[in-house]
Amino acid sequence: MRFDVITLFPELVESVISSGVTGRAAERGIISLTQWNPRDYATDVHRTVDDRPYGGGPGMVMKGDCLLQAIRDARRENPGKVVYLSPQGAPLNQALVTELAAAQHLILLCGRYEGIDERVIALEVDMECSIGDYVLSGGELGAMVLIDAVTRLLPGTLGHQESAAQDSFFDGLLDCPHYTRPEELEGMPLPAILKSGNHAAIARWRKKQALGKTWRRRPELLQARQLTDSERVLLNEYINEFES
Ligand SMILES: CN(C)c1ccccc1CNc1ccc(C(N)=O)cn1
Repeated sequence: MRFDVITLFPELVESVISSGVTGRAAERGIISLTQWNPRDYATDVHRTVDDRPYGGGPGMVMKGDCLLQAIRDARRENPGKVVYLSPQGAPLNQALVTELAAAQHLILLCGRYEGIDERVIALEVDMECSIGDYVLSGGELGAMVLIDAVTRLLPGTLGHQESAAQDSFFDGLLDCPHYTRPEELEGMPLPAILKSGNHAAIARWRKKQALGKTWRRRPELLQARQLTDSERVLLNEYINEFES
């Protein structure tokens, strides 16, 4: 997948492919990252990319002219959707990440200051996404989150083990607890089931823990995800133990 990012801080976004799983995916050619800096399109001597808001008010707004030129240059090489990272966007959840991973190309638009001229959104933005209900200094961190989450779903990014772990994790539930050596850590024991070697019982225990944790911490996720009969049995077992 080709990512084109429109940003005033390309060095910030670059770091998402400089290490780890996403860095490896870039080395393997599974993803590519091209950056377009609106400041390169500014023609005045001060290379201005922002200006005061019409109607008054604090802060500055990113000017539309440089942004539009950068987006259109990116579109020439990347026919993908233009995704604008903003607090006003659709929540970026695993479902949306999965949908975005099906695209071959994405153009990510990162705002700074108080945002961008609304007419850029009307003219060139296909989708607005938010990584959460909080205000950041720019859209770059959102772009990096999106690149990471989408890249993990692309074939070849995760090895077999890692992708199996990824699959077991989400599927709409919170993760089960994880343990590794030493068996006893600062007097804290290991749940005995995990040393039983009974893989069916271990899988059942893990699913029960995932269901129980989701029930305790994020009950709304359980509403969204219909439980199978066997999951319902497990959750009821957990609740009975939890409340006993
Ligand atoms: C400066 N602001 C507030 C702004 C306003 C409008 C657009 C972009 C920005 C850049 N900041 C962002 C971007 C995304 C998110 C998010 N939740 O995905 C949070 N903040």
